[in-house]
Amino acid sequence: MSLPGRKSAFLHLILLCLLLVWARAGWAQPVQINSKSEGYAGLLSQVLEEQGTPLDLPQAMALFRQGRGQPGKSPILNFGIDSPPVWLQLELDNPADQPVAVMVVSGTTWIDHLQLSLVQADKLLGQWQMGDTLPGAKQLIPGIGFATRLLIPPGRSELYLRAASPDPLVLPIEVLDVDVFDARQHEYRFVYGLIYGFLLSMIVYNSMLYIGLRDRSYLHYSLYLALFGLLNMTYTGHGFAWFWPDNPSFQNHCILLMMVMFGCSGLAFTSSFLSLERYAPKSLRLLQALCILALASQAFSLLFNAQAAETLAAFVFALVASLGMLLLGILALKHRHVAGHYYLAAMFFGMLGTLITTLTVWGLLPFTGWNYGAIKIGIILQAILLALGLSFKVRQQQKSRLQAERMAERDPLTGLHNRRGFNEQAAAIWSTAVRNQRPLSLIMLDLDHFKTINDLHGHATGDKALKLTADMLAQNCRGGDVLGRWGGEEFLLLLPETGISEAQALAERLRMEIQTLELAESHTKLALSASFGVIERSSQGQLEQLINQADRLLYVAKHSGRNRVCRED
Ligand SMILES: Nc1nc2c(ncn2[C@@H]2O[C@H](COP(=O)(O)OP(=O)(O)OP(=O)(O)O)[C@@H](O)[C@H]2O)c(=O)[nH]1
Repeated sequence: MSLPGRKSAFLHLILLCLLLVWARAGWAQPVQINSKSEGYAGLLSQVLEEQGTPLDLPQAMALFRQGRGQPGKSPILNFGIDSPPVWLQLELDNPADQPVAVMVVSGTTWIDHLQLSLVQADKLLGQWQMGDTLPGAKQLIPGIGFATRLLIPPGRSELYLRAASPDPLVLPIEVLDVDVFDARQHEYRFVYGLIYGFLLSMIVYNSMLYIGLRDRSYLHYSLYLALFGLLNMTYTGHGFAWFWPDNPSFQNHCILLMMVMFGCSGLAFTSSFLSLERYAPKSLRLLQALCILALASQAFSLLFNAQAAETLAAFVFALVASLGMLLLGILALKHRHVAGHYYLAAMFFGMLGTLITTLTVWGLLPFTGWNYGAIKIGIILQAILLALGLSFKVRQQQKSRLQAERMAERDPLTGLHNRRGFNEQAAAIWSTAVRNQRPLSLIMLDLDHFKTINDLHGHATGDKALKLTADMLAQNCRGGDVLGRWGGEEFLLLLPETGISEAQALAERLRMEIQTLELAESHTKLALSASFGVIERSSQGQLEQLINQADRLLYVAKHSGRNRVCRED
């Protein structure tokens, strides 16, 4: 063969290959009807968009015959928000000599109008009307979509589907074996049972916590989960199929309304969890304005029957609300909010899930099971993290309350009990001693001429001397003794199981120790001394009286020359 001849043969070969590729793309394969029938059939479909005037079945069939249909571009076809009505054509091939029963899933639960027609040899074998504008929720399988049971005749036949909706037009068309469909329905029931059960238990748990703790975060969180449950029920079709099948106009709008309410409740929870009222009042006002705007736009679109605008507003708000929650989480972390890291991680998962599902339904991401279900996974992870975050917040609050209570009972300079703390501790010891008729003594001591210490060495040195004295007293106490700072330079020691002689001996020892105290860093000799009043509990009387008597004895010690112990004889 000459070179030009070879060249032309080669060109013919390439042309033939291109023709084959084109033919394969242009003529979709028929769906094989057998016991293994499953899988999304978008790629096997021919697609035709209505341009202006609506088409009836014969007109659409004629256009498909003229090759005006385009091959489907993805397994699940998604035409986005406010798409013109769409026709799909699907060829079926039943190799058996008997009709075979199949389930045809044609559209998601929110599609307004669906018309499915089965045709063989140009003869209409049956036609079914579905959609969420028709009462009765006919052929609606919650969680799956609109599904029709068909008897496919032997040989070649065609399915024609017309779908129209201003909502996201998602057509996960499938021709399924009846058993495969039943198994999937069981699986979906089980999964949704788990999801609703989980949500319900979290709602009840958080409501209980709100009743018990009166922290508004728990109430807002319960509301947020309840609205997520409701949103889920509306768009999966559970609500329409179970609760309001005869109210299609409500079904038609409630998904969008729930999306907005869910976003608002998320923002309300964010504001109470992060205490925006206190820390970021401007952000709070911005969120409130955003929620009012979103609700008003829903009401406005509803009033003027502008469903496409209603849909767009709801989707934009869902995105803005989830991004806003994430941003506030980052801000909270920056400002070291107690449970900010839990909140941020939770919001990240919730937002990511919401974002993926919103973009999927909108038509901007491929419609796969994982993408479509991302919101559920995100919200479940979010719920777990927020439950942890809320309990962490409560733990932190309890900790700071306990610390505040402890501070209220302690003297900040010496760390000893103050009057309140001393009285509280002493009351229990006192009543035990009274009940068991046990000895109990009290020592009251007061540093001598403390004013002179302050005047000579300064107030700061005076403080150090008080701390030094307190530490020395604490070191000389037994485990059950109660030690407190009663006033400026006055201390009290309550000694259970101690008679007057032992108490006096201890007071003497303490008196000697005080005289040896010196400031470690400067080795300043402070020339400290103290006077003591010591008394034992009598069979009558109260703790308060005992303290007054010790005070009186201390007064006697002061007036007898100071630096001495005076006891009741
Ligand atoms: N540095 C310091 N001084 C204190 C503190 N609390 C009380 N004081 C001082 O303790 C002194 C007590 O003075 P006075 O009540 O006149 O008694 P005193 O000088 O110790 O004399 P006598 O008790 O009569 O021996 C005052 O100068 C108070 O300012 C304190 O927390 N730190």
